[in-house]
Amino acid sequence: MSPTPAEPRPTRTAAVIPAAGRGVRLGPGTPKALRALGGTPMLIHAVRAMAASRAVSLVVVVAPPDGAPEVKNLIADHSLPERTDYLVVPGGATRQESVSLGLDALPEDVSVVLVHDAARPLVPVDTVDAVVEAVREGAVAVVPALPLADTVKEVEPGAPGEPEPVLSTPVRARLRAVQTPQGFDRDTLVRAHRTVAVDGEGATDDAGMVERLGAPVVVVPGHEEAFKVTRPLDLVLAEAVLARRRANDGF
Ligand SMILES: Nc1ccn([C@@H]2O[C@H](COP(=O)(O)OP(=O)(O)OP(=O)(O)O)[C@@H](O)[C@H]2O)c(=O)n1
Ligand SMILES: C[C@](O)(CO)[C@H](O)COP(=O)(O)O
Repeated sequence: MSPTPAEPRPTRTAAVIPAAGRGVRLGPGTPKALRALGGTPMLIHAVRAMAASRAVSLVVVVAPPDGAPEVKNLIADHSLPERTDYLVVPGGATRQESVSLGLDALPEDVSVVLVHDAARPLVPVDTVDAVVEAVREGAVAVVPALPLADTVKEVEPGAPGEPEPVLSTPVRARLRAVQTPQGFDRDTLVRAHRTVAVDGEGATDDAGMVERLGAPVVVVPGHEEAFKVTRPLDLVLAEAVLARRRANDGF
């Protein structure tokens, strides 16, 4: 008797959007994800960027700890693709904690997870799709990234404003600036979040936690417009990119 064929693995893809940060480097005001970009909260741009991918059927937004009701209202008040489900959960004190809380909210049938910063509101859909495709083709962790324009020095950090001794100059051709969405096999990412102890500055991205598990991480091409809105000048650039897109789209 021939063996019963294995059930195909469910391949539902979800995006977790950590949006619980304060945005200290952007300056005082509303939590960064809720600040306006082209008149619309940055978070809504990020949600739309994920939902623009036909591969993504669920978006989990990790809201500022006391901001979940406000974020739910924002999602209800903005037009978003109806084929996608939206969930909102409260976040934590660190990005890592917020991502873990988002992962806890995923339904069982999700096997591929994207983690995307709300602070990268303008990532193009082609970049999102390229990440999903690489995971679906078998990579357990995929990061979009770009080569660097600047030379990078490793230094011995000193007091602010004081000269810092240079320790080394890494070969620039081997360096990449990493963006989001980062894509993962769900089980691998959950294992990384449950088991990897992170001290000091911690893992500054999710792929770094998967690397600490010893699992392979691969890079696919990122996009200049997937930059992170971190400091005030980034917001000026984001407004300009959005205005150009709107002019090109004729509205
Ligand atoms: N406790 C936290 C801290 C950060 N983030 C999210 O992680 C993403 C990347 O973080 P970053 O750009 O550093 O945002 P902030 O932490 O808000 O910025 P800052 O460090 O300037 O306060 C952002 O979408 C941010 O909302 C989060 O969900 N929970
Ligand atoms: C995840 C990330 O966007 C990849 O570049 C980045 O590491 C987030 O760092 P931040 O310290 O939260 O800005």
